[in-house]
Amino acid sequence: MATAEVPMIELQGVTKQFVKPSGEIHTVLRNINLKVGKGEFCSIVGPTGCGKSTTLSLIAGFEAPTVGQVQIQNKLLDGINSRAVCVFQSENAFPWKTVIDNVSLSLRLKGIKKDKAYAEARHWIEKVGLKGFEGHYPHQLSGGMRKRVALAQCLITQPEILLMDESFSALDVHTRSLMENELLNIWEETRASVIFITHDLEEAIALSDRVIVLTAGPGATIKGDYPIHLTRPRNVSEIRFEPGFMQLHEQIWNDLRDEVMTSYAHAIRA
Ligand SMILES: Nc1ncnc2c1ncn2[C@@H]1O[C@H](COP(=O)(O)OP(=O)(O)OP(=O)(O)O)[C@@H](O)[C@H]1O
Repeated sequence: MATAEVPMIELQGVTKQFVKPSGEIHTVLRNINLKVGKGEFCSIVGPTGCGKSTTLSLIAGFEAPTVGQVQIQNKLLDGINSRAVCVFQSENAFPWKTVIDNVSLSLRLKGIKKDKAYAEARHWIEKVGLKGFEGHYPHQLSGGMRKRVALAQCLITQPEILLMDESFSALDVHTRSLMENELLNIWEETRASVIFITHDLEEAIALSDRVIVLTAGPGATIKGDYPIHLTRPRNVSEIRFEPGFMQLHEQIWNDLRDEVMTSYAHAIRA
């Protein structure tokens, strides 16, 4: 992000500790300093268990830092972040409600009249490629379609911050690349700030403006912060064949591989 700009999200000296059932203190993140700009697409990668989801929970306000603070546009985050929504790996549609009722639910809960909420829901259902499925129930949809419902449920709230935790990892490879392209199209229009957690470095590079590499825990820190200057708009299936893509992949993987090996060594010692 440009230095003069007010960051949408800022982690200032954030350390996060949990108390284990044994009473021992487990430091997950140590002294994380991170700024994410308005409309920036930022991915976080790192070895399993290093603290990626914890970082997302801190930005969502589900957890508070043990040391340091999270700021949203220069304001201290204290409690749930009302400017953010989370898209998790699991789906959050109610099985007894149709697609349109699930997607319009958050507006209905805010007291918006059914006609207006339905009109808005139809707009987002079409945007995520589900036009014609408004009256279907979740069990009548494929996994990829349910993921689209989850995305529409989040987007209808027009969040300024979209927090995505391995959101596409359960999808087959074709559906996944369709969803990635649709996410990029929607992001180009809405310009939300996105924090995208993934285990897949190729996915991180294909989607993002920046890729952050976390070290192996405990006490994970930021090891690398890589700007991704690939052209936009992007097609995720094609961008992977650009020479710049391969160079970035090699560079970031060099950093990430060492951390994955460290994490693996910890795991087999434990
Ligand atoms: N509420 C909690 N209480 C205690 N420990 C926790 C809690 N949440 C997370 N942890 C621990 O913090 C560490 C980091 O977990 P986290 O889920 O953030 O990692 P991750 O990088 O997202 O993992 P993965 O890649 O496997 O999804 C783990 O050791 C986990 O057990």
